[in-house]
Amino acid sequence: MSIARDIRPRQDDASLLATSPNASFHSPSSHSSAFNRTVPVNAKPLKPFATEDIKVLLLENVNQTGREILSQQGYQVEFLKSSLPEDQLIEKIRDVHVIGIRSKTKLTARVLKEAKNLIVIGCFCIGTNQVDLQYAADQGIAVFNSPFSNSRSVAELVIGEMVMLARQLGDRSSEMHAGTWNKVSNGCWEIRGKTIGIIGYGHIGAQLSVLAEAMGMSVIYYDVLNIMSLGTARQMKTLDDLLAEADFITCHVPELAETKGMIGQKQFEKMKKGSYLINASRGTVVDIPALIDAMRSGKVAGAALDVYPNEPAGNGDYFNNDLNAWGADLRSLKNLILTPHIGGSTEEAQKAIGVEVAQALVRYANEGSTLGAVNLPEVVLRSLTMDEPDHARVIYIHKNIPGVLRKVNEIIGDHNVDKQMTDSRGDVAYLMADISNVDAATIKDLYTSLESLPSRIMTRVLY
Ligand SMILES: NC(=O)C1=CN([C@@H]2O[C@H](COP(=O)(O)OP(=O)(O)OC[C@H]3O[C@@H](n4cnc5c(N)ncnc54)[C@H](O)[C@@H]3O)[C@@H](O)[C@H]2O)C=CC1
Ligand SMILES: O=C(O)CCC(=O)C(=O)O
Repeated sequence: MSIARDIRPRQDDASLLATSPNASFHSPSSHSSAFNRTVPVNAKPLKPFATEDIKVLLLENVNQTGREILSQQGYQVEFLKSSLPEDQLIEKIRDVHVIGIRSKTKLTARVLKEAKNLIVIGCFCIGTNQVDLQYAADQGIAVFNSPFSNSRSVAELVIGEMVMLARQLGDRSSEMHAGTWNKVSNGCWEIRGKTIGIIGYGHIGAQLSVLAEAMGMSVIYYDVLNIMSLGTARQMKTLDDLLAEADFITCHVPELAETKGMIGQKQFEKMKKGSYLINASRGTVVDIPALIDAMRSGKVAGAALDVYPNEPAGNGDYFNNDLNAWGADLRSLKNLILTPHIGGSTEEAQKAIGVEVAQALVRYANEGSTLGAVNLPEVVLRSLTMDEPDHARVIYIHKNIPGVLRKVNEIIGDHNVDKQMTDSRGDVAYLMADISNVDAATIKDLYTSLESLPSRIMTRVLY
């Protein structure tokens, strides 16, 4: 009995609808109870047939946990420590079925247009602003991330930074490194009894709220959504209300058109004199020249930045004016902590992200499950079992236009459709159907017929 499967057959290679490899299957264990409920003990391992044909490109030093999960599937995994410039990225992405990135690699429409074999993108981080999600969806390319594996790491960093800024620890440490003993208490504070203003009360903001309260701080927050307050935290009606009341202001919003330059000259004017600003969200959220002015004028007593409008692709002495025009001005400021986008860079977070995203990639490549996808509707079917050897799973990603299901059901309706699920998100719909009693010729027919429909975005048949 053959238990293996397919990948989306490459445009140029119909022979991929071939036989099974012998690679062993490593059943993904998901964090999601919804997914766990769908995996029976005798689940039939659906997987792309010829797993050794699946090419994976991992950039930006994705954690070893993730690399291992993908390699154990038998996939061909290429691993690079840094990101790639666009022209090199385009060369590499042409060939791969799966790509794993972190926050630096820009998967724009221009890059994705060249990715003819790509079925799925894994963002081994929280943010997905570096990917053109809509373009990817329009091409039938699923995108997964890790929505909260590094939230605690970021929240802890911010707590540490508030203490560092309030005590001017960065400056004292630099002075000591230069041989200067400078024992001062002027302008140094406890954080107990101070007010933290959290902008964006999502996974990180809420986690930070709990930690800050435990440190004896009052917590206020501003969010576009009406969100339940944790502990004694209070939601502010407007951003200005928050700015006027907070001693420490910290940003935890995603990169969006609405959050670009969200903290600029006008907002600095609204802040209390001697307040502190922390940004560990995205570099576009804070207008850095305006921050430089606010620090020079003494309005802002200290700041910590982890993210920047332009960040280099890899490690090295790149943080200069060529990268960001104000680099030298920024570096000259006192009581300013600069870190190289390390908010989520802890062993705990990176290991957890590696596992979570790699498992999502395997589940998608092998079983078609979109659970947790950020740009496609979530569709999951319970796994096929070993008692269902002659079944195939049809995945049809299509334009969300009237009449498609009728056409699809005309094709698959002659067969025994055991189960079927479909959902849409915007202009794109995702259909999965398990069909019993099919042979190789039928599978090929199904594939060819679905591919010929004008609504088609991508067809895959797993068996
Ligand atoms: N420095 C680092 O290494 C890391 C940075 N990040 C960044 O932090 C961001 C936030 O992460 P999470 O808390 O996990 O995201 P989240 O999605 O859980 O929360 C974001 C919150 O911001 C709110 N929001 C969106 N637009 C807003 C606006 N205009 N004004 C006020 N609130 C708004 C949302 O309603 C949501 O509650 C990520 O998008 C990512 O860019 C995340 C992890 C690590
Ligand atoms: O660790 C990284 O590379 C990126 C962290 C981050 O900014 C995120 O998770 O959104």
